[in-house]
Amino acid sequence: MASLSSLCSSSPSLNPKHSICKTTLNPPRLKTSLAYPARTLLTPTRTLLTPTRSIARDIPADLSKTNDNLPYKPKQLGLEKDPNSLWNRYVDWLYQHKELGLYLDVSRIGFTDEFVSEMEPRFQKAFKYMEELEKGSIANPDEGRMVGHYWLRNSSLAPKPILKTQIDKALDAVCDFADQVVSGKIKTPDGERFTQILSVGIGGSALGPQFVAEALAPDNPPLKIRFIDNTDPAGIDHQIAQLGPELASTLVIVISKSGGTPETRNGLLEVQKAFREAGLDFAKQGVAITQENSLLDNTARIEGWLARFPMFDWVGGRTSEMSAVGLLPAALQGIDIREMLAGAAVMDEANRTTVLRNNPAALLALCWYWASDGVGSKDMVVLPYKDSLLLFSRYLQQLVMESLGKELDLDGNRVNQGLAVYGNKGSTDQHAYIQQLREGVHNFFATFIEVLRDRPPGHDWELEPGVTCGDYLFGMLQGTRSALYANDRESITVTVQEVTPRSVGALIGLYERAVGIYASLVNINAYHQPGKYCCILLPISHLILEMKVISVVVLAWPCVEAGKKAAGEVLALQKRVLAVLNEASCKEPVEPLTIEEVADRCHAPEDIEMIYKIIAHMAANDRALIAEGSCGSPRSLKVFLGECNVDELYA
Ligand SMILES: O=P(O)(O)OC[C@H]1O[C@H](O)[C@H](O)[C@@H](O)[C@@H]1O
Repeated sequence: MASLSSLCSSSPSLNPKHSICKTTLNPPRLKTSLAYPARTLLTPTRTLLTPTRSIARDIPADLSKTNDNLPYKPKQLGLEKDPNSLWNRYVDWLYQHKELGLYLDVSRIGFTDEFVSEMEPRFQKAFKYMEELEKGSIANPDEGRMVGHYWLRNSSLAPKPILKTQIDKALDAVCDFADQVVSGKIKTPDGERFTQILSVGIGGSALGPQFVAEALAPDNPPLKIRFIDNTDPAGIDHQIAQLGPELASTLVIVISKSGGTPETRNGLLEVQKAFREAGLDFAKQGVAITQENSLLDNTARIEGWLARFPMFDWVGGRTSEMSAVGLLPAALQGIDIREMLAGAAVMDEANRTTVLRNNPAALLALCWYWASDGVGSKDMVVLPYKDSLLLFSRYLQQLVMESLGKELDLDGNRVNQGLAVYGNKGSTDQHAYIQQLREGVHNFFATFIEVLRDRPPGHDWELEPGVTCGDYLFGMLQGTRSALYANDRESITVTVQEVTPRSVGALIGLYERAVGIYASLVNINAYHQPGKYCCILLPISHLILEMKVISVVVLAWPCVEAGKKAAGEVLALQKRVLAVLNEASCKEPVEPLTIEEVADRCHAPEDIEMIYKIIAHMAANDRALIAEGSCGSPRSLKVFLGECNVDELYA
């Protein structure tokens, strides 16, 4: 097993011998004589020769109001089908990053030269915007903060020396801690090695680590990772049960930028309970990654957890993979995190050019704009043809949709922007929804992620004469790309040589920048989260009791989106329902109440449906609540509590 110092080394791992040209220009792959793949592969070739067909691309009327200045896009457009012209387009537009071994093919997106010219001023504005962002502009005005995820992989870019010091210090601390855990210098309270990681976090505090673990963790990592990323009790129980006796050698990493996200707090409380029940001291196995002085940070400090790592306020959750959030779990799994950082840094550098054609992130943004009319009229289907990249689409879902899904543009116009992202992996998805992509409603464009290296060198074999398993995967990708295009479905192809820390870092860097540029093209802010702070008063007492924190910042509870606010309101209503039921159940004799009566006594007749649902949920979960009648006929129900809580009555 490699030591952590070597894991954190920065030597490039790409093999220059793995040339894309060899593979892509190798026509014999398609000349298979096998009936099954031959059918799949030959169909598109036939279809490619069909005459060009025009398809309507009407921009919805109501959107034209907010997009008066959209560059001209022909309403009637047929995608180029002539093989020679297509080949020329492919060669003309192919982007290659030699050092990263990364290619971007935008030839199957139908933008015209006129369109590109008209977009040019917008791109120059976007490049300027990104430059200012990297220099430390207040890119998130709602929170009055800078947006500095680019500095994480090149700390010398940080606009102030103190920031550079903080970044370098945090990275050293991550490497050092991971090194000590992996080498066994830091041990469990029983003096054993840590064998497992339980990561507790949600959203940006989970998706990056999940993606990277799936993509890069070795088959036998020094520590295996599992995730609690929800407040689903059964899901939490499952993770804890799977750990079994290994809970004693589990490092629990609690990740939350704000340090107050309810799902994460609940996960923590559940894990702490499991530790208590197993007679284990949680603090000696707990690690917090959060902003300084957050609720979580204070809890970890007061309780003396094993370690704490900073999250910087200028790093957003959805762009935090290259901070301690992503780096610590990765390093503990034996992933070379400095290589990840190097890959992202090299990609960032490539994305700084102001020449559109040479800027891969800008090319992606151009394609997104063209394909979705700059208004999100088409969804982005992400299809990595590599199992280990399965979670890339999920990761991108948050990065893209949280960044671009905005109601207002920068001038305050209501634009309801966004770009929907979904996808799993090829060729698996060909056996699920690709039927619709090819023939059904035309509401998407695709992004293929291709990995040239099928297996580590020396491990391949031919399962049929001249054909490997990886040739099939390759054929499925190319066949699907051609088949979609033949039906006027546009696609982008991103190609990497191998799935390595460097290429994964580069992919993350590529999409982070594409999102920033696209946001500028459509005049929205990718980095804020309007309505992030709203108040949830409900869990105060619970919080104080459970987290042993004396004063809490509950008035600034980050509710992040309306769903969380609504959840708080539901829980508050549940408390009122319980109080009303308790009062009725303490009477002699007990007074069963109809749902209407409960709603009236809660002074919330308008919430009667929610009250019914609260009661049905509690009844299904052994909550000392007795319901007579049938839940299927809500009006027939009469409810009371199995026991009277006198203390509660006079509280
Ligand atoms: O890291 P946390 O503060 O716990 O936030 C976790 C997640 O919460 C919300 O859902 C935000 O929309 C995400 O951007 C964030 O990543």
